[in-house]
Parts: sequence; structure tokens; C-alpha cells
Amino acid sequence: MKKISILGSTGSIGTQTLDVVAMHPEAFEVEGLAAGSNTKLLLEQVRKFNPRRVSVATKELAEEIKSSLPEGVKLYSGKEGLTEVAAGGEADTVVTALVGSVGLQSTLAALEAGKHIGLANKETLVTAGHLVTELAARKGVKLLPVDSEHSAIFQCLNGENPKDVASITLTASGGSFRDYTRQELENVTVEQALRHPNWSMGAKITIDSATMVNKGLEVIEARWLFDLSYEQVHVLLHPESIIHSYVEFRDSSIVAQLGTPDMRVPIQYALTYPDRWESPAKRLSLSEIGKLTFKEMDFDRFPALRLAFECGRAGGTATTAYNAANEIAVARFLRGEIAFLHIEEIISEVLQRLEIVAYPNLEQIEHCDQTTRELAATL
Ligand SMILES: NC(=O)C1=CN([C@@H]2O[C@H](COP(=O)(O)OP(=O)(O)OC[C@H]3O[C@@H](n4cnc5c(N)ncnc54)[C@H](OP(=O)(O)O)[C@@H]3O)[C@@H](O)[C@H]2O)C=CC1
Ligand SMILES: CC(=O)[C@@H](O)[C@H](O)COP(=O)(O)O
Ligand SMILES: [Mn+2]
Repeated sequence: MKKISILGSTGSIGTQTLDVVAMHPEAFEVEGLAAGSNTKLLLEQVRKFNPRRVSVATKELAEEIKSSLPEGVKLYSGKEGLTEVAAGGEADTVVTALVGSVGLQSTLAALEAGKHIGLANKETLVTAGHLVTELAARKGVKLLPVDSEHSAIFQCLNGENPKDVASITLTASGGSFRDYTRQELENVTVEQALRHPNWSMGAKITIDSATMVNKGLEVIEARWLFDLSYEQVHVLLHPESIIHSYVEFRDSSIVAQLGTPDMRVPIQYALTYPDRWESPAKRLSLSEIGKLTFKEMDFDRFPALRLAFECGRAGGTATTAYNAANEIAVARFLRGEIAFLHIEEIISEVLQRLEIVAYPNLEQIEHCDQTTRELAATL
């Protein structure tokens, strides 16, 4: 029996992780579930999966659900609650499915406690990649990618010598506005932005996909997960999201991972690695699809991606600021406070104003994250 805990169990990745668990009840046991404020869904999950530990975003929410929990379930709240679910108890693997850098402390706590990580929460690696990867290496625990592109690269690298890797290419769907000109982007609405062509995901990542910030975060995530230079990480537009990503080796061979877009496949692989199990994903028929299309990335059309490469190369707290500015800008866009194109302007403005700290420790990272948020809220 593999024991797992899920941070963000009520979200898109969290619920799909529980779908995977439900399909293999003989193999998985749920040790802990942490949610934000969707207590109704959390209580349903508690009844179905019998976790020993549960956490919600605030003390008030914990008070509200206390009497509805089965006897013996330990209830926590806030950041401490996330850490209790991540690091306490007997889980072997923690799936980090929180959205945003709020997941950093609990991910570090899980690593410190020797838990393997199924990593969906890419913002933690963008915020503090060196701290997370160093700690994982020191503790000898695995960081198993859940993000579809990174799972693809991980699968392509299986059994290969890292020295033989020439480059990796992350595919990008182009998001909700892939065929829009810059001018057409000026008046797009939140509702339009939330319509991703290929994937059904949480609101924040769907907006990130439309701005191409998602691919920027993924470039930085890949640098840390696979210990690559930014020169070795490429991005290619591939509207169909069938080739999830690929690796080019030094003999010019390319190995790619393909499949119909279904997150339950990479989630399950992170939980069963190195084994593969049956999954409910629709089988891919290339003859049915007929053709796949590709286009060179246009950095003028998607300046937020160029900015991500610049921050990655600058290092230190540059990527922390990139992520935090984006989190605030996306939240403001979703609340209808700013226009779509204002998101990338805020990120760019913040990066021009903030001083970058090289080789930051956790305290300096948290300081940068907080300062960036305050600044981004005013721009
Ligand atoms: N969705 C997808 O297909 C993919 C997602 N990812 C990455 O996975 C991560 C999760 O994305 P996704 O599932 O789409 O996001 P969702 O918005 O769907 O879910 C986010 C989860 O985090 C919880 N949460 C948010 N804030 C807090 C908080 N302060 N304390 C505790 N819990 C909190 C939410 O709880 P509640 O709803 O109860 O408030 C919810 O369970 C992101 O980093 C994303 O980039 C990567 C690849 C694909
Ligand atoms: C499913 C997944 O991994 C998302 O991160 C997805 O990649 C979003 O698609 P695009 O960012 O390519 O539009
Ligand atoms: Mn992805």
C-alpha cells in the first residue's frame, strides 16, 4: 500500500489525483488532505477516502467543519495545517497540487521529513528552485514531475545518460488566444481567457497559459528538475497538445512522449513510477488525428516568455519576483481590475524596480515574494 497526502485536494490536480486513487483502491491509502475553502468538497473526499489528517485555509473554516469530521481525524488550518499534512503522518508521497508560492514552506517541510514529492505546484520551483532541489538531493527523496511536459521529459530521459542530452523542447498549446494579434488582445475578457482549447484546469494556470507565463514557469521548472542550462531548454508551439514534450540527444535522435491530453496519466505515473498501470485515458490514434502542427515561438507576440528566460538567466530572486508579480496580476485580472495585457506589464515593471538578490536563502526569498506582491498590487 502506498500512502499519499495531497495538498490542494479540492482543485483540478487534487481531484484528478483522487480519481487515480479511486481507480486503484488496493494500491493507495490516503493519509492526508489539505484544501483551501471548498469545505463541501473536502468533506465528501473525507467520507470517501478516510484520511487521518485534514487541513483547511483558516481557523474559522476549521471551526465550521469540526463537528462534521469522523472521530479520530486530526484537523488543522492555515500554513501550519499545510505543513502538518505535508510532513506529519505516514505518507510516503506528497502530491503538491496547491496553486502558487503558498506551497513552498509545506513542500520544504515534506522534503525535510523525507517524503517523495509528486510535484504539480510549479510555482515552488520557480520561487526557490535551488532550495527545493538541494534539499531533495540531501534527503535522497524523489521530485517526480506531474506537469505534463515535465512528465514527458522525465519519461524520455528514463535510462539515458544525462551527459547525452543536447536539449529539451517543451511544447506549448498557445492557450486561449493563440491566434489573436497583440492588438486583438487589448479587449479580451476573463471569460474568454478561461477557455483553454485543450485542457480543463484551474483558473490561474488557464490564464498563465494564455499569457504564456505558464510556459515561462515551465522553462524554469525544467531547468531545476533536470539540471539543464537555459540554452538547453526550448519551446515550440504545438496547438494540438499531443506531443507533450521531447528530448534531443547528442547523436541527433529525438525521443518524444505522446498521448491524448489527460492529466490522470502524468499524475498516475508520478505515483507508480517506475511502473505503469492501466489508465482511463483515451488511446491516441495518430491515423484518426491525421496531422500534427508546429510553429516557431514568437517572443514578440508572447513577451512574458522572453521575460521568463531573462529572469532564469539572471537567477537569484529574479524568478521569485517573476512568479509573485504574476500571481498578483492574474488575481487582479480575474477580479476584473485590470486588462489582460496589463498582466505582463506588471511583471515587467516589477522586475525593473526590484533589486535582485543572488543565491538567496529562504528568508530572502520570502522577503522578495512579499515585497513583490505589495508592489504588484499597486501598479
Ligand atoms: N490543472 C492542471 O491540469 C495542471 C496544473 N498544474 C499546476 O498544479 C497546481 C494546481 O493547479 P490546479 O489544480 O489547476 O489549481 P486549482 O485552482 O484547481 O486548485 C488549487 C488548489 O489549491 C487549494 N488552495 C489554494 N490556496 C490555498 C491556501 N491558501 N491554502 C490551502 N489550499 C489552498 C485550493 O483549495 P480550494 O479550492 O478548496 O480553495 C485547491 O484545492 C498549479 O501549480 C498548476 O500550475 C500543472 C499542470 C496541469
Ligand atoms: C496540462 C499541463 O501540463 C498544463 O501546464 C498545460 O501545459 C497548459 O498548456 P499550455 O501552457 O501549453 O497552453
Ligand atoms: Mn504543463
